[in-house]
Amino acid sequence: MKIKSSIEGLKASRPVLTMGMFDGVHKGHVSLLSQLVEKAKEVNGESVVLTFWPHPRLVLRQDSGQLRFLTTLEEKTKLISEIGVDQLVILPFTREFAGLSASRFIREYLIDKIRVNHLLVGYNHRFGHDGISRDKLNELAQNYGFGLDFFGPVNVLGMNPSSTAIRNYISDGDVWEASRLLGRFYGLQGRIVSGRRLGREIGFPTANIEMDDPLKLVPHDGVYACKVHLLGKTFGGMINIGGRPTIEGETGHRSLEVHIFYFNKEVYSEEITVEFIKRTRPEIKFPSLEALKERLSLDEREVKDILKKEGVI
Ligand SMILES: Cc1cc2nc3c(=O)[nH]c(=O)nc-3n(C[C@H](O)[C@H](O)[C@H](O)COP(=O)(O)O)c2cc1C
Ligand SMILES: Nc1ncnc2c1ncn2[C@@H]1O[C@H](COP(=O)(O)OP(=O)(O)O)[C@@H](O)[C@H]1O
Repeated sequence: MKIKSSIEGLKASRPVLTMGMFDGVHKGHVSLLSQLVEKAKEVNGESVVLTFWPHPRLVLRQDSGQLRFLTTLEEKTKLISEIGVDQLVILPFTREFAGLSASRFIREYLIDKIRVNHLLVGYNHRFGHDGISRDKLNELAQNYGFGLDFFGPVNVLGMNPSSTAIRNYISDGDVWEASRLLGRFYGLQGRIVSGRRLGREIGFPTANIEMDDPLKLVPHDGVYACKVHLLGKTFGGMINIGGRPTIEGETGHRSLEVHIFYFNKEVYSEEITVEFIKRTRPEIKFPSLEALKERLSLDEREVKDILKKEGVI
């Protein structure tokens, strides 16, 4: 897949185009993008995805610093490429760009620069400063002579996958339900940093994770069964997200730490990826380290059962 950050000099033969933020690249996105790839084959053209960065809601300050995302730009790019899209254009989203009307955007970008052959629009996709109605889009397509299709909504297990619905599930800790709409487990990347070195003492060493992208959504506090990718291999693990009240009292900052099963190596500063499978319990303030240790042994049994069922260990 070719990746560009501008439409200047974009060369695509008979471009079949769609646009959007595609946060999460969930099952709905995947079926839209697969249809794009099919359509491009049909007309012997190239599939082109137009996306924007940073997220419009950040640029337009429509949130209070709380907005988090399901995918980093890197993850999004990889997922879109795996579907077989020919070209990805990541346009810098600016306030000036946001001020463009839909019809000017179509004329200046899609027609003059990209020379779009066919446009595929998600059923609820809004674009342009003023938004645009289906009728108006149909009219512009006829005037300029490009093909136009509307896509979706798709139905996944009786639900309509949306980035917002998936973000809500993850924020609530329901990573299992989120994964059904995503079509894969929700993952986070980071680097292993050192902690208080208490883990080893209680028989459960943990890799403390410092996230690579601070804008990535972190699941609700609690304990989760997870899959771990480290040193080029895959492991099972149990991860805790929270302030570790047993040790830190009420003031602990939120940390992510994973105990990896059947693993015993010094791995400080290594890159690690964690995929969340299922939340097993909330974080608890135990009366002593001994009580925490006992609970961790129970957690280990419960989490290993889940990982066996999922074929991870
Ligand atoms: C699976 C798992 C569950 C945990 N659950 C809790 C918990 O419920 N409450 C708590 O205070 N700390 C919990 N912890 C965090 C431990 O307090 C922490 O791993 C231990 O203190 C080691 O810290 P260190 O990495 O800084 O040495 C949990 C850790 C893991 C790996
Ligand atoms: N099974 C394991 N799971 C996680 N980390 C492990 C494991 N075995 C060894 N380690 C190593 O031990 C370190 C964690 O030990 P711990 O006592 O919890 O110290 P820290 O407080 O620095 O995290 C990890 O960063 C990693 O290098």
